Amino acid sequence: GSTHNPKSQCPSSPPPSLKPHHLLSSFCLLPNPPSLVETISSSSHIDISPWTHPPICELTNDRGGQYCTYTNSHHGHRGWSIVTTPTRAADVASWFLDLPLPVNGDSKKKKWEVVEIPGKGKGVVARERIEQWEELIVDYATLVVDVGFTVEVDALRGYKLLHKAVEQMGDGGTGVMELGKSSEYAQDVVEDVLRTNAFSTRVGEGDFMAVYPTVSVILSSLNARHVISNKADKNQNSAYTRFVQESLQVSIAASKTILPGEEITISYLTLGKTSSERAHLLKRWGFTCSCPLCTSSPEEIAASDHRRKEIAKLQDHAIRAFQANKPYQALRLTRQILPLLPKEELFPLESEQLENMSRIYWVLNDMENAERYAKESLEVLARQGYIKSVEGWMVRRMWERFEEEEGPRGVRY
Ligand SMILES: C[S@@+](CC[C@H](N)C(=O)[O-])C[C@H]1O[C@@H](n2cnc3c(N)ncnc32)[C@H](O)[C@@H]1O
Repeated sequence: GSTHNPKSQCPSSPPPSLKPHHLLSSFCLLPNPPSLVETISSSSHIDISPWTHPPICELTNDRGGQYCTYTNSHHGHRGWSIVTTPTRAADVASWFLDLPLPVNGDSKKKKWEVVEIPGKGKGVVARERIEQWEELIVDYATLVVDVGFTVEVDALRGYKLLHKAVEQMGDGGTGVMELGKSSEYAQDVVEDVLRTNAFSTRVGEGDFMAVYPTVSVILSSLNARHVISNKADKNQNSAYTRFVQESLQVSIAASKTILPGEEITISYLTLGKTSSERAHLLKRWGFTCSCPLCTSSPEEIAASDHRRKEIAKLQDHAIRAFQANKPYQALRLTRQILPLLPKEELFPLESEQLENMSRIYWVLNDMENAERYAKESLEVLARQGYIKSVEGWMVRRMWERFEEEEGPRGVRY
């Protein structure tokens, strides 16, 4: 199965290896997450901490379960609310209690500002030079909604919970309500904000949509790639997102040097999509893409699409080969993926592929190569800022994870 407890993936979190992955990756803030203590699910005596408001609930359409709005109006810059099941809320609450509360305002001087950008609404622009891999924004989720809720609870009752979630925040909901709205599918204003601004992420065992108010102002350039030309730099998103699942925190880091006055952009879409997939997914935001990749020549677009399809195909085949106990074939396929990634600027996928190499060698009990690739993968993560430095225990943790997922090493072949 592909359900994964992110906590078991520490310390190198990007997507679970050799399994179909989601790009929105995470890393572990706490090497040893606190154990889960159910606080809310026992309905006889409801302890509402760490929430500042009693939960408000609605039954699911089949009447078999419920979803509730939980709010802590002090946490982060304007408080946050989560709409989920009582069990999942209890899970979140248990580790949430142990997290240091983010303080209002930033100690570091901001190197960016929010400005109005003609034709694009608000956007974020650099005020000072920002170095490659530098972290420039740290933001906390303010509205978190269980994906299950959107299908299991009737729309009208659902909107009630969403509106409560927003109104109960520290600022009365103004921060969330001021965010961009652009979805032609939304029936309700909070739904529109969600559709326009939310990231999908995993929290514990569940899939969620999460709104990060500062990150929400950043524009998209659809992870364009370098067109092989002198304009190369203009075609790259200047920044990327790093999720910290345990604290519902996200940080934005520079993927290249950003000069004063330059727009800061991130990809709104899972990386690696082809042009037609991007056009389809982009409908959610209701703007026409004018980024350099979208407006480059048909030949250039076709060449990029071809490479992206090739990457996806190789990944798929590598997974199948590995699962079919054909490790050498899986190695060969994975090796072919690596050089294609920089051409499409899919650098966040690099560490995953290196970890896959390590995993295959580990299963083959070739520990020299397993260790070499494990370290390379961690070095990439460190360079990209997902971890601070490469340490011995991280490699050992990787072996533990491989053993958990693949069984004891060296017995299969
Ligand atoms: C997450 S919000 C970004 C902030 C938004 N501009 C605002 O004023 O709140 C997404 C919306 O920004 C606009 N947007 C983002 N990237 C854009 C781009 N590359 N070109 C035009 N509009 C863009 C679209 O209206 C989109 O629905």
